[in-house]
Amino acid sequence: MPPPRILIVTAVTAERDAVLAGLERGDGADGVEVLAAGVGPAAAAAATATALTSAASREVPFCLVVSAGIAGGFGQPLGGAVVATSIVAADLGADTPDGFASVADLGFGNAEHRPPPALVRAVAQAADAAQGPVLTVSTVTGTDARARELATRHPGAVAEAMEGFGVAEAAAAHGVPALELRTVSNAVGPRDRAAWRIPEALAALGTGCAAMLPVLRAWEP
Ligand SMILES: O=C(O)c1cccc(C(=O)CC[C@H]2O[C@@H](n3cnc4c(=O)[nH]cnc43)[C@H](O)[C@@H]2O)c1
Repeated sequence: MPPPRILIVTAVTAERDAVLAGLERGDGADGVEVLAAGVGPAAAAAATATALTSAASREVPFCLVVSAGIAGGFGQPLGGAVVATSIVAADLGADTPDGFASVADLGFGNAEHRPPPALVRAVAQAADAAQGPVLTVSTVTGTDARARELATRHPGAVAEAMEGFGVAEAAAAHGVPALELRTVSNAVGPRDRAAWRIPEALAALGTGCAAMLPVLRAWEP
């Protein structure tokens, strides 16, 4: 039987190359496609949906989709890994005098996707990753006030990034489970681009994906 096919979606080519390099150092990338979809949830959703549709039409469907890349961490060490217990659309909704109302609060649909909990636990153990909600935002947080607002609204959040919810929406539309694995390049908070540790986070991303892959290959939904 051919190995289950897995789609890994990154935002930029540096992340894709880091994932591929990590997989090559590990068990190899057999049955895995790694895509650089662009930055933000819209680009991520469009590219993921296109890849899923194309694979299904060629009768080589994907059984699992992973949003992978670097991220801002909430209280996480730089270079550390996180796995999403929920993939949350953190700024999709409406501002109101009583605070933010999510699309779910507004009755317009889903504001989060929950990956299979047992798979999340197994991946977190294999990749030595923290677990918790990972927020998808369209604007990188740049102030303490915004960081506190997000952390208060999403207790236990471990990271914010810009693509997970788009990837998960596309996967859900195809009935395919989605995961999010991130490595921390910076702290969520006051903007300090000089403090971002992108090379370290990219190296950790490759290592994390290599550690995750055997778990995904062994997973039976
Ligand atoms: O420095 C900037 O002004 C800036 C504006 C938009 C995007 C960026 C990125 O470099 C983000 C690229 C990529 O990395 C993920 N990421 C990393 N850290 C964070 C964060 O603290 N908050 C949100 N996203 C983050 C994200 O998924 C992007 O794909 C820089």
